[in-house]
Amino acid sequence: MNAPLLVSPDLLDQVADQLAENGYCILPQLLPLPLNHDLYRRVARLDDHNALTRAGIGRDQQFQLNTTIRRDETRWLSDEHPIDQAYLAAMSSFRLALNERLFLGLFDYEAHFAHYGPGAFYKRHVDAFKGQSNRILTTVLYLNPFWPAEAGGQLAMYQPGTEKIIASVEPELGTFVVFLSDTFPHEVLPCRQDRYSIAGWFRCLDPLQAPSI
Ligand SMILES: O=C(O)CCC(=O)C(=O)O
Ligand SMILES: [Fe+2]
Repeated sequence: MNAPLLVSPDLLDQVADQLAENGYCILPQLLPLPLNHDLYRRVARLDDHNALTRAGIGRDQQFQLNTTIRRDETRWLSDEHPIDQAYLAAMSSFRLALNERLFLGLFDYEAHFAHYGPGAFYKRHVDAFKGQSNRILTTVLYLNPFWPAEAGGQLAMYQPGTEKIIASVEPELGTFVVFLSDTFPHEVLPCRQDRYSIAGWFRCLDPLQAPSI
């Protein structure tokens, strides 16, 4: 069964064009508003129930906690939960739409809820190293219904290899960012209030086969 198409073909064309041209795309709104609200309530409840855990760096044996680099708490989305399922289904059709338009060979998607408490940040980093990771595209969906400018917590994206900030994104409910995981250094500036989001990665099967666009 095909997942419901929550994103219009026009918007998908726009995302594909911007990815092909710039390697990133920032949209004020991607998904229907009720789904954004459901996801916000879901992550806020997980946080209330202390169901998020301190994020580290690296996977499996290489995993380490390093609170000087990142201070967020995360939890993988679950195939079993209807709200998580709705988001994963939307990302699945988004993945297929991008494959059709850009021949990216994106194979699957992994995503976690993230909570940055007051004072939390994630220092400048890239999400993947060329040829070493199967993470091709990073996505972030922001889930904060109320985000005043003085709350900080922007996502700063850098021009590769420079200190130049090419985008500063307020983490407001519904805003969606997608970019090439191995290309753009980025950072989460310290925030002054609870900041919720879903960070996700579209992956290919074999990092050596990673496409370049
Ligand atoms: O929340 C954000 O704005 C970005 C998070 C991030 O860079 C990551 O989880 O790798
Ligand atoms: Fe990142």
